[in-house]
Amino acid sequence: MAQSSPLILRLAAFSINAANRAGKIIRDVWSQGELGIVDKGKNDLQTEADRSAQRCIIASLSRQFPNITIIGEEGSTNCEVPSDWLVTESDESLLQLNCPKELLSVSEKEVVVWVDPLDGTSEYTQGLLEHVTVLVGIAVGSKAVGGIIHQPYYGHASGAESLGRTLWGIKGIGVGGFTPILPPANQRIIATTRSHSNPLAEQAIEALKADKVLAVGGAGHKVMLLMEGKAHAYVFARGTTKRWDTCAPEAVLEAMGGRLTDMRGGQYEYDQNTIHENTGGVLATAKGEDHAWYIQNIPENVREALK
Ligand SMILES: Nc1ncnc2c1ncn2[C@@H]1O[C@H](COP(=O)(O)O)[C@@H](O)[C@H]1OP(=O)(O)O
Ligand SMILES: [Mg+2]
Ligand SMILES: [Mg+2]
Ligand SMILES: [Mg+2]
Repeated sequence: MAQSSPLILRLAAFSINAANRAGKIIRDVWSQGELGIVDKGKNDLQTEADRSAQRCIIASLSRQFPNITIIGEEGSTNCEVPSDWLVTESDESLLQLNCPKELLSVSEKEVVVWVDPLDGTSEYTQGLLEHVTVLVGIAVGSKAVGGIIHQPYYGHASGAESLGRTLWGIKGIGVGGFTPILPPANQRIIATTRSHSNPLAEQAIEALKADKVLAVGGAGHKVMLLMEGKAHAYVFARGTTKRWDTCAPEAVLEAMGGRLTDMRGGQYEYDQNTIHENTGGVLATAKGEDHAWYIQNIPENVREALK
């Protein structure tokens, strides 16, 4: 790895390969057919794929970057992993990018990496494989600055021979791995949960009078819909996502001009001492300038409930 590249670029370049490796583990667990499902709470599933993908990512990242803080959804994990899960190479194409001045001299101690090894677990267990993503979010101080979103089953529905793709974004640099498309003007398409709704979350969606509501799984997947012009906003008026669900999606979306905040427009903090729950819900827009409209049109009782 080019040691001369700034840490943020080396970390993003390495995380792309780590997320790709985790995606292969997710496909392998699925095709072997033993999902090993555990319910961690209420409708809060974990499978062997979540556990193994997290071990792969954390073991690989912590060997390469021993002084960064890594927080993964599936708790502290045993870092002894099969040798073929250990990633050692990076996606070299990122190392040549121009790093913005404010990120040039970031040190490992300032970095927190938020890992969601498998986002969309509920959908994964039901075979809705295109809703699944692997999320690696990079925070400096309290800000989400970089994100990797790997979609292990991209191409599955169209019968593609080789599955998977990896999207990345770094604030101040831009995005890669896909072609950003703005959603159609004069329409309002809203993406929301398909497996974790409640009456308040439904009330928020109804109040926004969408032309179309897409109820799909995964925070990573919904933000991808915004980035590819398939939805204008992602609205989830419930405090049950966590920082690892939003760190990578926020960074990638904002690197291309979108926004992701709580339902009142407040930015989440991603430093190592922050709480994990996104208690204020999730509001993301493909065009950041639309954000204020959504905040204004979300009923006051919904915004109050999510303080
Ligand atoms: N009530 C909940 N319990 C557990 N996880 C949740 C809950 N609500 C949201 N999440 C997490 O946020 C993601 C986005 O929510 P949704 O898919 O409902 O829109 C889910 O895929 C899940 O992440 P994960 O699958 O990584 O556990
Ligand atoms: Mg989970
Ligand atoms: Mg998740
Ligand atoms: Mg997860």
